[in-house]
Amino acid sequence: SSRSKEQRILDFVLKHAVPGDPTSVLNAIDKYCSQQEWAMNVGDEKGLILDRVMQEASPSLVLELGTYCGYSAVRMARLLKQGAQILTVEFNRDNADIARQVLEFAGVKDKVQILEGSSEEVIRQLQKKHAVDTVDFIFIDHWKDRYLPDTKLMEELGLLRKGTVILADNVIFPGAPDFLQYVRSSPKYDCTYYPSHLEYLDAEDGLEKAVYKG
Ligand SMILES: Cc1cc(C(=O)N2CCN(C)CC2)sc1-c1cc(O)c2nc[nH]c(=O)c2c1
Ligand SMILES: [Mg+2]
Repeated sequence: SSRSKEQRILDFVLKHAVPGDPTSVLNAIDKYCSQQEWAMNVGDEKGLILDRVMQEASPSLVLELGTYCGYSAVRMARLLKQGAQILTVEFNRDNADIARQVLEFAGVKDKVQILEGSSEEVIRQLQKKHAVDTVDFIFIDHWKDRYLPDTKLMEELGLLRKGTVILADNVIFPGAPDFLQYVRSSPKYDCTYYPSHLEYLDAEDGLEKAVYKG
């Protein structure tokens, strides 16, 4: 059977990156997806913003919605302090399998747990099944129509604490206007917009940071 684009990205990483070197894995994926086949990784330009916002938050527990091939999970895991963990949610089984191999090759698999399933179902299970109390940092990068309902669900379940940082990709393109309107008008969040571009392209995009005020 023919190999998928995601399998071709993994093949390129295995061939051109250095085992145990997360930065070489990021560079390989960015090189392949900018020169050979576009793919929806957060990419190097928005990735730098993710790096800075995450380092400032210095989280012990990160929740990522939308793993895809594991690019942003590798990006965040390489910056985590000792003992910190990432839980990343992926709906697509094939993507989860690719991401598992990317994370293992990068040498960060012990810092990252991939949870397969819909974001709504996994979020509902975090406290009982995954022993989560509250989350320190959330990277939302899954599906534009789920940004707002999943954010409201995490509020309702008490997963956010004073200072929890939510960082959302693609708030301009493909766009999450209902999410933007909600967090920017809510007294419960302090919001900052980081303008950037769609990964590997010139189209405008950006990240929204929404800090929960408890
Ligand atoms: C799938 C897709 C297609 C886009 C696009 O307009 N183009 C790309 C292809 N080129 C060639 C034309 C222009 S943008 C985008 C996308 C980008 C993300 O970062 C995403 N992050 C999370 N979840 C998503 O569904 C997601 C989709
Ligand atoms: Mg994205």
